[in-house]
Amino acid sequence: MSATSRYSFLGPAGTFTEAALLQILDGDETAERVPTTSVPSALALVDDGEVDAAMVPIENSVEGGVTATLDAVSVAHQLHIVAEALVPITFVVATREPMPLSRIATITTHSHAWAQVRRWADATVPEAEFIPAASTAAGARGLLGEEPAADAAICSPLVAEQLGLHVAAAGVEDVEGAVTRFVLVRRPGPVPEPTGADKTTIMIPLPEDRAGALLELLEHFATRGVNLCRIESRPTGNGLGEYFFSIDLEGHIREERVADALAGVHRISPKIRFLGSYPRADGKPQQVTADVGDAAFSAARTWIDALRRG
Ligand SMILES: O=C(O)C(=O)Cc1ccccc1
Repeated sequence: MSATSRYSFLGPAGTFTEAALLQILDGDETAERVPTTSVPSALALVDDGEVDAAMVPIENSVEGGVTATLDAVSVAHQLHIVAEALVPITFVVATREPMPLSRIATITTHSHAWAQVRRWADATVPEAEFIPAASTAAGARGLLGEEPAADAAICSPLVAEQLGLHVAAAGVEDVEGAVTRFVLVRRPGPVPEPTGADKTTIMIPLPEDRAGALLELLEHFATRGVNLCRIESRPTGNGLGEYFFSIDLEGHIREERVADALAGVHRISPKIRFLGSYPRADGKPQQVTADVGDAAFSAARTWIDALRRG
């Protein structure tokens, strides 16, 4: 990693977000982890220069985009993504003392976690009341102390173990194999070097009153062999009917086909925003055919330059 040394994340210790951060830090003992009580406060620390980067959840394989984060990173904060991490999500039901599931009247956890165990909860503890917590780890800690916030918490197996909680049920997630994608964001600066297995994230306001605008945008990517791996439309917040597209594509801004596609889109939507090029967490290398490789672009430019010189 770079010289970055302070990282904010949704805390306290033991959240899935911290697991994502530890993955990226890859054993770097010098890095300082700064827990916050919310995603907006983790991002604010980056804005203020208190930390070098923040780790935030961005996409869930079951529910799709974590829209609040997407909007915050791109609209409110103007940050760039420099890395991503994929964290497999599994939940346990933790209680302070062993107790039958039928006696659980209140359950606390983060809203994302609750959304991912609803079917289990409806089937097993249908009467239990959900008490929102700032994070899964904060919810688990809420069971301790003089006045426990709830009878049970939904959290990671690791947090339950670290806090010495009793595991009343394990593997309660509704969809087995769910993964959450997290991104590390920082103030705009040098773009990480291309690795051959990169992603680029952009936002494109859809040009208004232009028939076929979306098709036109997509054609810029298709004709340069640029594969899109996520596309979501989000309201701009400026009024009904105004949207931008949030897109992840395969490739790096330093690759000619990506730069050329983005330049093409810029001509029809000049407010396009670049949110970063960074290595893919799954390391899946790009499949680029020769006609859209850097060498083909360079040969084409040499040819044009020669023609212009006459
Ligand atoms: O609360 C946490 O542990 C988080 O990091 C947020 C979250 C919660 C559930 C799934 C993915 C991320």
